[in-house]
Amino acid sequence: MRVAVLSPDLELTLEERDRPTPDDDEVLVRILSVGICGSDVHYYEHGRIGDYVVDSPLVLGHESAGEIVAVGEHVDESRVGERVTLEPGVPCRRCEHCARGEYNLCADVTFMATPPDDGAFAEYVAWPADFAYALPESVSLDEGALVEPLSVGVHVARRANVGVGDSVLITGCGPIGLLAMEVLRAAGATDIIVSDVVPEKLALAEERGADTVIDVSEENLAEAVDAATDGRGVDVVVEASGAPPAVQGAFDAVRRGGSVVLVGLAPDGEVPLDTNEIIDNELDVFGSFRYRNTYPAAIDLLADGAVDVEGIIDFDATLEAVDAAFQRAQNPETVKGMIRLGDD
Ligand SMILES: NC(=O)C1=CN([C@@H]2O[C@H](COP(=O)(O)OP(=O)(O)OC[C@H]3O[C@@H](n4cnc5c(N)ncnc54)[C@H](O)[C@@H]3O)[C@@H](O)[C@H]2O)C=CC1
Ligand SMILES: CC(=O)[C@H](N)C(=O)O
Repeated sequence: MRVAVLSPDLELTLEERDRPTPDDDEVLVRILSVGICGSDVHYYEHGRIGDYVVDSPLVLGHESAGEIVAVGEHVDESRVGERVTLEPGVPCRRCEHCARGEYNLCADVTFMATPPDDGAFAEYVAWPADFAYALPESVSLDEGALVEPLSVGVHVARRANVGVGDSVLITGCGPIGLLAMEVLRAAGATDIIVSDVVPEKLALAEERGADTVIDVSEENLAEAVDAATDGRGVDVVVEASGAPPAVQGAFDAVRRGGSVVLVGLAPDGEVPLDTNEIIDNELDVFGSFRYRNTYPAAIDLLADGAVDVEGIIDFDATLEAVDAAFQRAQNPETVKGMIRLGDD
């Protein structure tokens, strides 16, 4: 089979590898659609994210969907032919966090496209059967692949318990911010404010239903949120950029007693904060790390038409054109590129 491999000297090329054989509890999936995530692009450009270093060849890609073509001994044969999306992080299933159901916090997780674990820019992937979720006919394979970033939004909504009538600010209109917006609206948020520094992304957010857009390269975030909320601030801020000014600004934009959810990863992980402000205003601050138990809900949201994920796709490309696709994905105006390895 063909796979797209990133070498330690950051060349992204196609290679022939043996098709994997599924273990007893695994399914073999013919991969048909894979999203290019910001983390893939980061590895492609820099060869590392924090302590995760591409020091041996790595197959990128963790937003994937396809069709089951074979199953292991312990998996129901009737699953062959099923269209599935793959949850990319498989935990150890034994530690305290796994036992509590907080498996996204498992320290022993195997996460696709995170060194040393290979990802899904490959024609076939063998994956645990219970981390391969059936897609209804009405959900396309591109949508299936984007269940992954959509799940980040589902986890955010659950962390902050966003509910009917809440006002929210989302800082950052990349895939994570835009898909979180979908989920927050489905959860009942009614006043949605977004911020970014790229006008094209703000225009897309507005097209997708944001009530107020703030270009923070031109406007002051706190002042603009004050103007949009009559000085009250929003109930919930979802920080989805990782930009230090946005992280700091989140605490000025939230109402007293409101919540701030931190999703964006700051470049060096350190942002000075006024902790007295958090205490005085009795703010709830949540970290939100990937997701747990979100795939069924995210698939249902898609099947119900409650969220749109395809509208964030800017382009698609074949596996042969993967390097050009990664170059295009580096454009600040690009939101989401997809690699398609076959037809739905
Ligand atoms: N906590 C988690 O589980 C996860 C965290 N992430 C992180 O979430 C963040 C967002 O991910 P993506 O949407 O894929 O990234 P992205 O890079 O596509 O989007 C970030 C957006 O923030 C905008 N931005 C830059 N400076 C800003 C500012 N001062 N105010 C508002 N917006 C600003 C950028 O123009 C861009 O549109 C990244 O930091 C990523 O590493 C991504 C996936 C999972
Ligand atoms: C940070 C990412 O983009 C990725 N989805 C991950 O959870 O590692």
